[in-house]
Amino acid sequence: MAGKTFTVEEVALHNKSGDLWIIIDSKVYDISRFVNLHPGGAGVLLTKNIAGKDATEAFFGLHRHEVLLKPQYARLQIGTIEGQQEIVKPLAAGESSQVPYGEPAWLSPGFHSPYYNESHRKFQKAVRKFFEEVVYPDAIKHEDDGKRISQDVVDKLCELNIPAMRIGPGRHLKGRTLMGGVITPEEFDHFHELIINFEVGRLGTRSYVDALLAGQVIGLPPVLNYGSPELQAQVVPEVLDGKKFICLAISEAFAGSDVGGLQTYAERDGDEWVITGTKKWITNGTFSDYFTTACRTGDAYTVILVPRQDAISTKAVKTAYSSTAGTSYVTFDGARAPVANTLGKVGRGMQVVLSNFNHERWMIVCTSLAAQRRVVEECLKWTAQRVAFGRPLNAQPVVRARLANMIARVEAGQNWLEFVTHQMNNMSYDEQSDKIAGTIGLLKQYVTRTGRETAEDATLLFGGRGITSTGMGKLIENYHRTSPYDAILGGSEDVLGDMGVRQAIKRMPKNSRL
Ligand code: HEM
Repeated sequence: MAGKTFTVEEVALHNKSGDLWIIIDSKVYDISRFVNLHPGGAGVLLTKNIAGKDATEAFFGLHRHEVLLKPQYARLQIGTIEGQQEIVKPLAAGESSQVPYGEPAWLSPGFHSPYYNESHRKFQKAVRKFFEEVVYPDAIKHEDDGKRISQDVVDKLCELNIPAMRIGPGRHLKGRTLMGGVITPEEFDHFHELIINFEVGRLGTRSYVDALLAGQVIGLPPVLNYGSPELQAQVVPEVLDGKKFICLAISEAFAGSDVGGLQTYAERDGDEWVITGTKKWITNGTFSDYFTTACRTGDAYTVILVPRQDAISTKAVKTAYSSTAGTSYVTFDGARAPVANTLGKVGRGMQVVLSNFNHERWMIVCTSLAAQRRVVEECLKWTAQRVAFGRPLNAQPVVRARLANMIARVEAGQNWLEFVTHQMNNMSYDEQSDKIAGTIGLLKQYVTRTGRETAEDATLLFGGRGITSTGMGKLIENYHRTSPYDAILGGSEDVLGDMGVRQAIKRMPKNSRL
C-alpha cells in the first residue's frame, strides 16, 4: 500500500470522522481508525487545517520523528504524494549527525583534528552502530522500568570487549579481540576509550549510563593495579567476561568527598579480614558480586576486595534517577575476606583510592560532555522546528543568545578534554597523577557546572516539554533532572575545583613576584 501515490486533492476528500487522511512529510496516513486512539485527542486531528491536509509543520511542532517510525504508527501510512520527496530522514545506524555542533568537530565533514586518526574513525562508526542497535533499546527500557542492564546486552558488550576497553589501555587487553577486530589492543589508546564513553553519554538515559557497568570501570582498576597475580587471575576474567559484577565501595553516610572520615572497619582474624560498617550511594551495588571496599584499619586505610556473602546486604537507595543504576546502601556485618584479597599494602589504602580518581573523573567528563552535546543538538533542532508567535523559536534573538552560550560551553569543554586526553596518552600514570590530577579536577568542575547551565537553558527553550519525561523534551527532562549526578559523583564540583587550585598554588615558583 505504501507504494501507492495520491494527489493533494485526493487526500483533501478524506477530511472527516470515519474517513480521515493526512499528509506528513510527503507521506499519506489513513488515521480514520487511529483518531480515537490518538494520545493527543481526536479533536485536534479533525480540525479543518489538519483533516485532509498537509500536517507536516503541526506534526513536527508536537512529536519526535521517531513516533512515525514505531511499527504501530508506521503502518498507518497508505502511500505518498505524487512528485513529492520525503525531507526528514532518520540517520542510518552508525551515521553521524549533520546538525552543526551536534557531534564533536572531528566527526564533522571537512574539519581537522591532531588527535584522531583513521583507526579512531573506523572504531567510532562501529561503536555508534552497536550502541544504537543493541544498547539504546535496553537503555530506554530500563531507564523506565528500573531493572538492571539485560544479561544478553552484557554478553554482547563483553563479546566485543567493550567493558575491558572502558578500563583504558593496558595489559588487560592483551589477547582480546576489540570491537570484532576493528582495532588491535596495541592500537587502543585513550581516544578510543573516549569514543566509547561518548557513545555511553549520548544515550541520554543518565541512570542507565551508570547501569552500564560503571561500577566495574571504577571497581576493577584497583584489582588490576594492586591485586596479587592469583587474585587477578581469578577475578579479572570473570568480571571482564560479564560473568560477575563488581563495584567500588568508598562513600558512606559518614563521608563522601571527605574520604578521610570513613567508618567501615576491617580487623584481622588469622588469614581473614572481618569487615563491619556501611557504604552509601554505591553504584551497581544491588547486583554486584564483588565490593572493592575502602576500610579503616587502625589509624590508616586499606582497600579490600570483599566477595558477596550472607553478611553483606545491599538495599536500593532511591535517588533522582531510576534504580537501573543499582545505587545501593551496603551493610557489612562481620563480612569476611581473605587477607590475600588486600589491594595494595595494608595501611596504604588512601593511595589506592586516590590513584583511581583521575580516571574516574576523566570518564565522567567524557560522558557528561557527550550528554551535554546531545542536549545542544536537541535544542538546535527544537528551536528550528517549533513555531511560536508565527516564527520558529530560533528567529528570536533571546533564543539564539542561549544557543550561543550552550555551543560555546560544550566546544570549550571538548577542546580542553581532548587536550587532557592527549596528555594521558603521552604521560605515565605517575606523571599524570603529578601533573594533571589538578587539571582533571578543574576540567570536571568546568564541565559539570556548564552542564547544569546548559540544562537550565535547554529547559527554558523546551518549556513544559523540558519537564515532561516522554515526547519531545524527554532528553532534556532526563538531563535537567540528572546533571547534578556528574557534579557529585567522583568528587564534588567545589572540592575538585579547590583541589585544582591548591595544586597550582603548590607549584608556584618560589621566586615568582609581580
Ligand atoms: C500519524 C499521525 C500521528 C501520530 C502517529 C501521532 C501520535 C502521537 C503520539 C504517540 C502522541 C504522544 C506524545 C508523543 O509520543 O510524542 C501524540 C501527542 C499529540 N499529538 Fe499526535 N500523532 C499524529 C498526528 C498528529 C497531528 C497531525 C497533530 C496536529 C494537531 C497531533 C497533535 C498532537 C498533540 C496536540 C499531542 C499532545 C502533545 C503533548 O502532550 O505535548 N498529532 N501524538
